[in-house]
Amino acid sequence: MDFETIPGVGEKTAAALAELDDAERALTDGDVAALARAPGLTEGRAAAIARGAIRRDHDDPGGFLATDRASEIYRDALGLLQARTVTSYAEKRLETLFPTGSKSRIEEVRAFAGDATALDADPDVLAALSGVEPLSDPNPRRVRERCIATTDAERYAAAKETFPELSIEVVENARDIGELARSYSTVVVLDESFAGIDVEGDVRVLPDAAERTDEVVPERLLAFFAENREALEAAAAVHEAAGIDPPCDVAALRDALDRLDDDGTIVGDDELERLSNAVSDLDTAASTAESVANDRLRDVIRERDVTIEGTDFLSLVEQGARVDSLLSRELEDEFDEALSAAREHFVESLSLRPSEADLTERVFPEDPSFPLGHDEEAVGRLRTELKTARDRRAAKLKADLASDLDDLREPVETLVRDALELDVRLAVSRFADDFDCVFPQFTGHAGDDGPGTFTIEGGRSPLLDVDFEDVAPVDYDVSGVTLLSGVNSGGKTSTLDLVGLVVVLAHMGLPVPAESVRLSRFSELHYYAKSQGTLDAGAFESTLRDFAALTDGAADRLVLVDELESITEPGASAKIIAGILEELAEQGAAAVFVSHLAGGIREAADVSVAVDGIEAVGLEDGELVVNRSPVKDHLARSTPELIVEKLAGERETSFYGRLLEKF
Ligand SMILES: Nc1ncnc2c1ncn2[C@@H]1O[C@H](COP(=O)(O)OP(=O)(O)OP(=O)(O)O)[C@@H](O)[C@H]1O
Repeated sequence: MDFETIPGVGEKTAAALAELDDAERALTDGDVAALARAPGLTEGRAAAIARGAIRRDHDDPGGFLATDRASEIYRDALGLLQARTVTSYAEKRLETLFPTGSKSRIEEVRAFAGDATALDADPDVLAALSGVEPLSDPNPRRVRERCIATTDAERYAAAKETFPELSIEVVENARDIGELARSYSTVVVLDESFAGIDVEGDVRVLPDAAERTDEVVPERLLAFFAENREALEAAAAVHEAAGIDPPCDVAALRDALDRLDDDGTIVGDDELERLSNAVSDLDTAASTAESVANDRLRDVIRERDVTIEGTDFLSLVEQGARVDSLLSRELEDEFDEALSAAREHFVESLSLRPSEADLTERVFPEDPSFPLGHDEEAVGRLRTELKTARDRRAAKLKADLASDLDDLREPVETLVRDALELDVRLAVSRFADDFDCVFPQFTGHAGDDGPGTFTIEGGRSPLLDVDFEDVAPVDYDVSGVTLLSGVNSGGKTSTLDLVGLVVVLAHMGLPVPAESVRLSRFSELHYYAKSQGTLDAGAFESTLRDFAALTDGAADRLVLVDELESITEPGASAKIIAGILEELAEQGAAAVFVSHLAGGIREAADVSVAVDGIEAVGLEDGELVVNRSPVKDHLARSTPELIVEKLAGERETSFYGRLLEKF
């Protein structure tokens, strides 16, 4: 695949992606975790690349979120979904869902979300998910007991890359290899020419070592499983709790993991444990055995009366302190017993096998002496023998386990990926459940058969500053260009937010928080939030330029504008808004402009503009009681008008009646 055809991917990123084994699959699946394994890619960047690839595959030019406020609404929607994930993988993966005008992409996500909403979020599954994370490749760990040997400089360089865990040695002849075999437990020779080499030690000629990495460094595979143990166990638990068939034999996986320590070494093998303990306890065992014998001898000697003949005494005196001969003659049996006790203790404490025990005889020599001592050289020889046996045993066990795990290597990728993907789907399902969502119905491409439309029934925005249960359902439908009037705090901005949220979610392919929604497929959402106050001349000019750009766009856009009048004085605002609405109406775009000046704008416009209104149905304890659903073709009375009407009704003075007539 030519990665540079993905928007935003340059030569360097393409090269990083090419290093992945499964970049194509990862791009198709939006597998952010797999993409982030490429050198130098963060998860955020991986999500951006996945979005780029999706855009390319669906001919989506991008730019659906045409304004800051539109992007904010998307971020808020995404936040609601992300808040329902357990894993940080799912959080990032959700970022590959974005609003688009591409029909095929919307349908693709809808199919995915349709499956997702059929799922139930079981608490046991969510608990198990907390331990799942993307699998990671451990850093290479040095393996000291094995080396690679070659005569060839090129092979040397290639082996250095392929086997960072091992020492790579340059050799010239069989003698060099023989020398290496004395220092390493195993020597792997890369040159065919050494086939059949006869040197002492474990020397293997493997010209295709690069294709047999699991055999040459089983530690790599073992380290992978050891390092990912928690994620693997959790992913298996997720499958069990969710009742999903796992892609591998979970019992075999657990059994293999039980044989593995966290540092990638083998555990649970009695023989390996015996040999390892024997190597490390060797010196202590020799000293203790010595003490056992000497304590015995000391006791015996202390309690014994020894009669020395004159000649013996004379030779003792003449020859200095040589008492060995005396010892052997007078205490021969006792010495033999002490020696046997020392050897027995030594063999038993180290659990030595008969073949190994033979060497013990040399550790404690037969010649009588007091105190009895051990032969360091013999201990050294025994140590070498035990170490070799230990390393052989470990190597065999590692190779056996690696060969068992090799079959699981690919399936466990699927095991973990499926668990993580389940988290993504459960987040969508929980979102849909929590906000009583339905899938919207698209009526066609905006602008194809008249201006774009939307019809929302029972829409409830989860972005409001009140608890979701207290959100009043809103019905609203718009076709073409419309002004939305209404009392202060009636819910005009909230209605625009609801429309924005529904449109964004629908174009992401996701369910929307409403009883039913029908809408056109738009290609861009332009949502302008209310300005924070009157703009100075420069800011006003640049805002006007923004809106001027809107007037020569295509018909398939939805434009939402909140109280544009606040940017300048009311008289001028009404004229400007009327001018923009005329242009948008002429293009056939769909638009909702919230304004307190709806009446004035309608009068200033040369085309007929629909005006809807959020109406107060009365005043209760000084508070307006509002019908949150805009009334169609109805200019809502403003808050001041309602207050004046209330005062006029109380008839304290005729001033309010006269004032009311001015509205
Ligand atoms: N559908 C709804 N259900 C419950 N409460 C709502 C709903 N819509 C709006 N509100 C409440 O009314 C408050 C005011 O809403 P909003 O800011 O949308 O009104 P507005 O008409 O835009 O006001 P203004 O004219 O001052 O700009 C919200 O902060 C929210 O608390």
